[in-house]
Formats: sequence, structure tokens, C-alpha cells
Amino acid sequence: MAVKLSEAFKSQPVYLHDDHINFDSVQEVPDSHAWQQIVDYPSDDQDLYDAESVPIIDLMDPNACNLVGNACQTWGVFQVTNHGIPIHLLEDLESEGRRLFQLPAQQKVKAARPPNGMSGYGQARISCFFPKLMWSEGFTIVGSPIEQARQLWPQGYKTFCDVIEEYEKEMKKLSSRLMWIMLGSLGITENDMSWAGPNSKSEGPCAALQLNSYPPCPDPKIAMGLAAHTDTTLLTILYQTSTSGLQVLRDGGRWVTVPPKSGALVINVGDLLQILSNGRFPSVFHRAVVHQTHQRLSFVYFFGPPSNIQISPLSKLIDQKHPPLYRSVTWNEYLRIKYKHFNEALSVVRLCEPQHESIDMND
Ligand SMILES: O=C(O)CCC(=O)C(=O)O
Ligand SMILES: [Fe+2]
Repeated sequence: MAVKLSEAFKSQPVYLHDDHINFDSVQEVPDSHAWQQIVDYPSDDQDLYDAESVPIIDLMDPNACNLVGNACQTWGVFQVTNHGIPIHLLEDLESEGRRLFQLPAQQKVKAARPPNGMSGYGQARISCFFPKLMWSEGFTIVGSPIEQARQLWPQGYKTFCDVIEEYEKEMKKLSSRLMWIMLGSLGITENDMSWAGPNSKSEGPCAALQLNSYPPCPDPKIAMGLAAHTDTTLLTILYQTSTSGLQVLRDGGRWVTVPPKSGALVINVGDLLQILSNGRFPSVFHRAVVHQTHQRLSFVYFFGPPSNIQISPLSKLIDQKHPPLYRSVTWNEYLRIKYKHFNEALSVVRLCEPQHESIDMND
């Protein structure tokens, strides 16, 4: 998969910027990183003000499938508990993430992601769409992390690799389970999607793991951890540490914080699931804001189909009243479109006029 998907990234190289700052020593937000005042920056007692909150679903609940379906239709995001991922694995992942981002800057750049490559240390891929840089650093892993980990820790790379590989294995199982729960709520079964069914001869799902660090920021209301976007996936599984920062956009244009819940995982609907579900499950706009005194980490598993499989609205969801809204695309092709049109990508593959899809995300 790495070979195929990487073609899409060659069309939009991202360079480790000259303005890449050393977050450890910075005293004030430099102009390169100063955004306009962030709207809906969370207040300390945010929960008191949020009239609505992202659904939290216990996957052992007998009604989980309906709850998931409802959350996908109304939010495009939800948190899950009782998901089967051992707590010790989440703790190990968190401590390996801290170990990585604590390394001196000159060590981290030894594992820099090549401008047109997929794996390694660097800035957010979406940086190229914005005039200002983001207050974050990331590390992307596709498949085995060994090559980059060796650059970071010529001796002590094994623990990191073991934890990452175990996490990737667990995430793969959970993603596919969640995908079937989500689609199951629409009446879709394994027979309706041959590439994903048990008898499939295709290469299997593709995925990437992204480790994000949002260092403390002297003036968080003018810095952006990760700007608003939707994920280019079927679904995304995000584990966040105890400092809040993830926000999702609601219909009225309001940003709602997804509060960290110990041991829970956040699930986002991605663009490809919006296409498959013929718009029934909208992908969620989200962003990450930063904190004045706390570093925040997030671990993000991007789950998608085999890179060369055609993804189009499922025929069971199409009838006279519900014509297909999107044309068919492979993940590979859609990535190219995304890296050209960014937040307009879904409109580019849309067959009928979009009704409410164009939102200005730059504020
Ligand atoms: O750190 C977060 O909460 C958001 C990360 C994210 O959206 C991403 O990596 O695509
Ligand atoms: Fe995201």
C-alpha cells in the first residue's frame, strides 16, 4: 500500500519549513505562527456551557449499533468505551509518544519525512494550505516504524517498534469492527461490499498511524494546533491524552470540544465513508487547539480501503428518491484531489449540486 498511496503525496510535497521552530525554547508566538484570534477557544469550564456533547457509546451496549448509526448521522463523531483495547497498551503508547517528542530537535529531524514521502517526523501535511504554520509536530507511520525509529534511537528503538506494531494490530481489528457496526446500522452487510468481505481477494485495508504533539503555547488563543479539516479516510480512531484540544464543528458553525475521557477512543467519520454512505454519514470537520501550560498528545489511526478499490455510494442506499451523490473514486485518486482542493474535495467528486457543503474554514 505504501508504494501506491505515496504516489498521491508526490503531487503535493511538504517541506520541513525554514520557520520550523524549536517549541522548547520559544517565549512568544512568532509571526509565522500567529493566527487571527481563535473563535470558540474552550474556556476552563466549557462543559457547563456546551448545551450538547459528542455521544459516548459503550460498545458492549446491546443497542450500540443504533447508537453508533445515530451518532454518525447527527455528529460524524463519537467516543467509544469498552472497545477492547487494553489500557496498558494505551499507556505504553502514550509514554513512547512522550519519549519521541521529548528528543532534541536535531535528533527528531534525523527521521524527517521526505517532502513527498509518507513516513517520518514533520509538520502537519495540511500546512501547505494555510498562510500560517501550526503549533504542532507530528510523526507519521505507515506499516513498520523500524526505519525511522532507528534514526531516532540507534540503540533503543525496539520498545517503540513493539508498542507501535501491537497498537497497529489492535487498531486494524477495531477499525474493521467499527466499520461494520457503522454500515450495519444502515442495513449493509459483508455481501454488499465485496472488497471488505471475508472472501475478498483484494490487498486488504490500508492505514497510517499519526502521532501528534501540541507543545504548551505562550498565547494559545492566536495559535492553531491543527487547522480545520475532515479526514481522508473511511474512519479515524483517535486516542488523546488528558489535556483537551480536539474540537468538532456543529451545524451552526460552533466549535464543540471533545473532552478527553480516560480510556475512551474518539471515532471520526471520514470523507470516504461519506461517499460510501451516499451522504448519510457526513465526515466531521475538526481541529486541534493548544494549551498554555500543558503539552497535548494525540494518536490517530487513519483507516481506509485498499488503495485501488473503487469507492462509490453503496447500491443498497440508492433509489429514485436518493440518487448517487458522488462519483466513484479510489482512495489513491481521492487523496490527489484532496491535496489539490483540500476542504472542497468532496464537492469535486459530487454529482449533484452540493447544498450546504462549502464552509469557510479559515476563521
Ligand atoms: O490531535 C487531534 O485531536 C486531532 C488530530 C487530527 O485531526 C489528525 O491528525 O488528523
Ligand atoms: Fe483529523
